Amino acid sequence: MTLRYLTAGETHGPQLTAIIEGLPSNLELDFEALNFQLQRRQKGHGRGRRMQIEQDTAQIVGGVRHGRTTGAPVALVVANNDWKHWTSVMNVEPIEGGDEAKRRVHRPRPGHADLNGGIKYEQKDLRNILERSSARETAARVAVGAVARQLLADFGIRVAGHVVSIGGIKAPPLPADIGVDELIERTEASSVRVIDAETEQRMIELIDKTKADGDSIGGVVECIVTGLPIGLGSHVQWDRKLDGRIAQAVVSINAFKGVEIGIGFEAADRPGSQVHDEILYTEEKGYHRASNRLGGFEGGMTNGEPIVVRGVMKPIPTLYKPLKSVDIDTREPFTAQVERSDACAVPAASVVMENVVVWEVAKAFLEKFGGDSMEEIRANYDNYMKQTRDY
Ligand SMILES: Cc1cc2nc3c(=O)[nH]c(=O)nc-3n(C[C@H](O)[C@H](O)[C@H](O)COP(=O)(O)O)c2cc1C
Ligand SMILES: C=C(O[C@@H]1CC(C(=O)O)=C[C@@H](OP(=O)(O)O)[C@H]1O)C(=O)O
Repeated sequence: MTLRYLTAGETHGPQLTAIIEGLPSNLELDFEALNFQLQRRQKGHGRGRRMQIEQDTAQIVGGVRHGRTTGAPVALVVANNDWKHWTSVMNVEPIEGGDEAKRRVHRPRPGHADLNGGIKYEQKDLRNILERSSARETAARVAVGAVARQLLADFGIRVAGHVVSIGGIKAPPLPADIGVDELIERTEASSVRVIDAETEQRMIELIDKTKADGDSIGGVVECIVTGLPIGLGSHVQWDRKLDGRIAQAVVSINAFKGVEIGIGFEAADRPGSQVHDEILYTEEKGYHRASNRLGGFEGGMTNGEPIVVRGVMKPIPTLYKPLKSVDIDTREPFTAQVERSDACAVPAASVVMENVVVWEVAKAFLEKFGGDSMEEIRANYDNYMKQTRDY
């Protein structure tokens, strides 16, 4: 069974809902760890007032008994606290009043889904588009990823993320010997998810200035996955290449416009001798690499080195000093509608990226070691790890 999920729910509706299918039975879920991922996503300097209203927690409403999965689809919901302020606007029942009462949106924001969605779905209230295109949906994706993260943790696979740059301010490269635990601890203590205090201060100042100017900024985030076996994903078919699937998942995050694996675009400027990672063998480590410039992938398969993925997030589209737009009622030029908004959500987006990447890894992991229970997967995994050692 392929691991898959769907999400539903509007940003100002009652809740987000996710259904995960294909999880094995007997996966012990740590609910606190799951909610911790949701709380991480809410943090970060530069977010708007909405994050003070929400206190995201996931409620599991299917597929789990006494803390363990049963093999049935896992259903989870994340409630929207803000719903109480939007109940009449969002209700499925007709409401009294005109555009004002319905908070109808008719001046599409450049950079958001408003105009394309309105035309495509024949909606004259662009709220019917923005409610679902909002990155609120990423709370559901993080909850889903947090489940996948727990499955992988049982096999020693760990994930960490950090912010590489915001608005052109670049964090210094990570120390070569920094481990996943130290990276997690140090980024957790930072309001912009960098480990360097001076960079953090400069980023905070830039975010504050940008916000005061009614503008927004983006940045680059990086995610690292360690403890991987060789051979997740496959070279034999385009849609089985795990690096390709990860790229798709990253670019599917709201506002992400690009992805790099390993040294990424820099590979274009270097000779092959400074790109490919030499192969070594020792009794202790087995086959491994002298460097990890290719970010853990060759032939769409993991090579046992950490996966290193970067994603670029464009600036937030909703601007307090809005750009030019056209009113869909009159077709006259107007400035775009101003909705409450974040000025910078790059730190939060790094948490989203970790969780969507980990999901893709878990999916490939189950394709490789597939079984209906954790016990069956463990036996397949142990057998393959022996095969790898003996190779
Ligand atoms: C964590 C996060 C928070 C976001 N917050 C906002 C926001 O407050 N206002 C906004 O206009 N866009 C925000 N975005 C970006 C929009 O959701 C996104 O630009 C929009 O859905 C259009 O999709 P596209 O940019 O991928 O083309 C956020 C994105 C992320 C990942
Ligand atoms: C709700 C979240 O992010 C939202 C993403 C978002 C957008 O347009 O993408 C717009 C804002 O929504 P609102 O207008 O309700 O403040 C953000 O707060 C969240 O991350 O949980």
